[in-house]
Amino acid sequence: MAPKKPLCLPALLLPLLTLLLRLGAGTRSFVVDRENDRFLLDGAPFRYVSGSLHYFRVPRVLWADRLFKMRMSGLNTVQFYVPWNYHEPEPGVYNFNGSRDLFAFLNEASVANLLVILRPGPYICAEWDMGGLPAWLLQKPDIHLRTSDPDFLAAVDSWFKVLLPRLYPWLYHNGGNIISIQVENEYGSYRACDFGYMRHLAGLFRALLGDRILLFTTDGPEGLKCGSLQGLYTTVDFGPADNMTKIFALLRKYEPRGPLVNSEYYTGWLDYWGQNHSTRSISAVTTGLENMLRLGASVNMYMFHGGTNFGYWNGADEKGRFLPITTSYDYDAPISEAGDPTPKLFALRNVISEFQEIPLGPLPPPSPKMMLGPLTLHLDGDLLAFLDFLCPQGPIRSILPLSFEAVKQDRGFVLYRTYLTYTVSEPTQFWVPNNGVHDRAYVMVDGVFQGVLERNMKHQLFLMGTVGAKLDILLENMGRLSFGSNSSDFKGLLEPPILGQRVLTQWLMFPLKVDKLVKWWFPLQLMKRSHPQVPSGPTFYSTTFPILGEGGDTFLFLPGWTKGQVWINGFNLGRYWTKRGPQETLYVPRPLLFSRGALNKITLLELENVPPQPQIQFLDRPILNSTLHKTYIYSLSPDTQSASEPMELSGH
Ligand SMILES: CCCCNC(=S)N1C[C@H](O)[C@@H](O)[C@@H](O)[C@H]1CO
Repeated sequence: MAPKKPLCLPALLLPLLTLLLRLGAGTRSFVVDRENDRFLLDGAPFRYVSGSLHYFRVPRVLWADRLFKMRMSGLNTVQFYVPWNYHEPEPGVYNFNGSRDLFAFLNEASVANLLVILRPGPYICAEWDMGGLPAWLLQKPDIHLRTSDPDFLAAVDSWFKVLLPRLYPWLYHNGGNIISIQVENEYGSYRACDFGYMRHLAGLFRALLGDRILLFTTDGPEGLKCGSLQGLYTTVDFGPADNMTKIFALLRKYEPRGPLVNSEYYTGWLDYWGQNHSTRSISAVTTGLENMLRLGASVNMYMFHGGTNFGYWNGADEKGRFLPITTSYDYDAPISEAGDPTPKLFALRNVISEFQEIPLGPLPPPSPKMMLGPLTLHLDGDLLAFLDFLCPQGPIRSILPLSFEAVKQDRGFVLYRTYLTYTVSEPTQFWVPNNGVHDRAYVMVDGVFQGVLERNMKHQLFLMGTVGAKLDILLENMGRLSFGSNSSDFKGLLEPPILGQRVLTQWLMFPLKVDKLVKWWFPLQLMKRSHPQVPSGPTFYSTTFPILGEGGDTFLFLPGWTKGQVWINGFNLGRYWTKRGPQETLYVPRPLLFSRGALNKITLLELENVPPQPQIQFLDRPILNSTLHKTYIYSLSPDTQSASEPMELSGH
């Protein structure tokens, strides 16, 4: 069914291509039958039972496995987003290679005999960094995201003129497997409510995809007013605890005829660092699905397989305070983060089997799991010792500190450095006005770790230092707001820090290329300049280890470590935050590891405190729901916006 790899076709060839594809594709069609409130596929009644799987959260080598399991669960369709920032890392630079090869994923879906519901945004939410929008948009600080702002629309048009023509051959009526395409994402939940923007997008999609593809919108019930648009099929999203009858009745005000559609039926939910692990009960999820299928609705289950926020790709929400999403996107989904069928999957499969034929045959068993360790890591050196490797082009100078966007660093870390021009001989208040640490700051004086400042959570430290002392602040971007943000989520030191009564000026900014350094196989410990006896603050640790047998999927456990980043064989596994929880292990897919005795390398960048024994283990099961070690409660004191020290309440 899948067409050959599509060429890069200028839109002027569209009519010719359409003719050729129509001749080749015969009478393939996917349409809304408003007379009978249903979809028609090639003229026959059709209801999709779909599941969400995000290719950008699963290593490419595992795509076929996950899609096969979805098909064997009884699904006939897979739904996924296309994150703009995953494919256009810099303006005009495009990446559709490796785990970013969207077209290879489309082909894998076709091989698995799954139709596709595609959601290219431009905004996708999805607990993904900046909701999929590229951070480089913020290099125009006053840009108005998700509106008719000409600067925003120019970037959107440029991106979609690259992406959408490549998708054209993959449309169902052209011989591909894409049956429908979503415009924007829950736009009705965004404050702007800019119909001009939505009309612009609808016009662009029509111009580049033709007039046959079904275009639709998705909104929560409260968002239908601003999120729906004439000419786009209106769908809703809601979870098992919501009132389906009431919501579908509301939907009927926008779509009086045609099939009822829930585009995001939540099978679980997302996790935030520092909050309890989210779950949704099997009984609630299966009851809701059964009731919808009985109504004849088409349903997409969000998520059917969640996967992982590798690297720095997690997004964040703002609920009174900044809440970064965890590395695991297990989502308590029917297929676990490690790709294993769960009891929830079998229960849903039983429900689906009551309404439509499901493939015969068993689901594959859970993948083999591996335990290993404990392994002792050795100290490579503190991060400052590698500054010339981490920032080979040298620092950017400015009187006041510059944001990540201003120094063109999208994610990860920037080091801010200044030198004291006066002596503070007593512990002196050090803070950043207007909650200006975005998002975490690791503070060193002359290389000695002083402590952490955290957005919304920890606003002050007390420092001492002599004139000329080096003040280093490592700023960590914990992921950009992906939902509901009423302003752009700039990162870095957004205000000049204050020490005592003085504003600190004359800053050096070092954008750090940590991933490049870690990928360098040359042993870091041979490169470091300083040999700190007791490492303090951001520090690299590593070791190598063989896997003697075949190995298997495994879960990296970091007992006693605090917070940091992990790489295995140069692959950025994501963030760990053992001290904050609820996630205490990181999923390690078997394909990342070398077996049969070949050496694997693991590198940690620990940002705070190393355990007395710098050891790690690989477990055969995940820990995603550790009761929170501490509930951090900071009260903002009214005078200086500074917070008191944390009251650490034992979570046990
Ligand atoms: C806590 C608010 C989170 C907002 N996101 C919501 S409601 N969701 C709808 C959104 O469309 C989807 O991308 C996901 O982000 C999903 C939650 O997993």
